[in-house]
Amino acid sequence: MARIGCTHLMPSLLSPLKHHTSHCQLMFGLAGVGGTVGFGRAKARPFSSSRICMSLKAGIVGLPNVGKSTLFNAVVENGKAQAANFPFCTIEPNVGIVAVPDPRLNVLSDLSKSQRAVPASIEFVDIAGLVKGASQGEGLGNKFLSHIREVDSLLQVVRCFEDNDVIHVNGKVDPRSDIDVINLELVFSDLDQIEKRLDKLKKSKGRDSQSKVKEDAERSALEKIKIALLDGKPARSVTITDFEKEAVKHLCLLTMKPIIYVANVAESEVADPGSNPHVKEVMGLASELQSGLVTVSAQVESELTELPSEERTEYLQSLGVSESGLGNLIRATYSLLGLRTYFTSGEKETKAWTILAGMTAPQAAGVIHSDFEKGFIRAETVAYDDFVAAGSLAAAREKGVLRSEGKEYIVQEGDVMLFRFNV
Ligand SMILES: Nc1ncnc2c1ncn2[C@@H]1O[C@H](COP(=O)(O)OP(=O)(O)OP(=O)(O)O)[C@@H](O)[C@H]1O
Ligand SMILES: [Mg+2]
Repeated sequence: MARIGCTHLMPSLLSPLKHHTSHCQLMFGLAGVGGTVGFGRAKARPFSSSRICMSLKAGIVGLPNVGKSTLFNAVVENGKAQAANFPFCTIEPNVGIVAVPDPRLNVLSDLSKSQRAVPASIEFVDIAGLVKGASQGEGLGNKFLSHIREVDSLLQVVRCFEDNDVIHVNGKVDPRSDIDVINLELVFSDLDQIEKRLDKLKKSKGRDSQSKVKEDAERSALEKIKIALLDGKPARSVTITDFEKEAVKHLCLLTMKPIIYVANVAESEVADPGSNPHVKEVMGLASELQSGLVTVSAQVESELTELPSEERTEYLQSLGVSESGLGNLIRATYSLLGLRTYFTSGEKETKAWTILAGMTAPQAAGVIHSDFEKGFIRAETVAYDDFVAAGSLAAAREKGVLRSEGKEYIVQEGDVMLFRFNV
């Protein structure tokens, strides 16, 4: 797809790249949940078909043979991506749905004596390895980049384990260089997109004054982003207005996507990853770039999934840790995607629903069913902590902590909700 015409930019990129990424808040609030059921005839449906689905994809990227598919198979239950010790093992992306672990779900489910508890989920995509020159067609090149364009956030697997038997495409384990290679290719690809788009905009006359205003905003944003990219900085580091952001959204710029670095360590380092100098280096880079960092051993995690549950604890203990690192990784990704959870909780089920930060009560109701949004009357809402302290919805109502919220209400993380609507 994207052909690259950025070779003239090379000299300015010879200096070491400075990475500046946007803030990726990795605070996984274990705060409140809410939950109740909707009244009416509409049946609940899984949110996979809802309009927010587009924002739920996290792409696993990195150099070839660094452990992407191994990690994917560990994260995705029944993941069947081929993982083997040779570069470019993965060509077509593997896609899998992953449940987001959330201890609040079971607390609510127990209180409500629910028959089942249904967690929120996100989608992981295991993408082919990227090498230097990919933006100009090296390796799987442009095809790989088009797969990245389709995801909403990136998990970059960075090899931190030493193992002479596992081929490293550049001959040695060097996280800084690996991170630079990937960033540079993404930067090149974005520059190519931007050049083409600016050319088009130059010729465009704008159909009416409204589209002219939009095109002007797009042009001004792209000019600013281009300057940052030429300096080796990602698009997400550039300050642009919300209107400009909206105007460039259609380009799906790769360096606009938030990123978490996943330091992949050896089995022997799981208990104390900080002692590995490569991990220290990635830690430094991640904090410099204000992006997330998760340390995990893809190998260990993938072996854990093969074991019966009683043997898992034993294996983890033998490594000197108490739990798998995947929960952290999944929650970090969820948070990075800007997602929030609200709950419904009743006898039939307690369920975690995924919404985007800032969604109103009717929009949140629409994630369950579009009828809930269309016929929205009000939402009875209680914060998770208040629900737990009261013990039930009825008790929360008696205590006066159950609020009746209208159409303008912005749903908060952990709200437990009961929607009233007309159909
Ligand atoms: N933490 C680790 N410690 C030791 N070996 C590992 C670790 N993680 C992955 N490996 C090994 O690295 C090799 C490559 O793994 P994998 O196929 O998952 O890489 P990949 O990034 O998906 O590669 P490709 O880009 O070619 O698809 C495998 O042999 C795997 O067992
Ligand atoms: Mg692979």
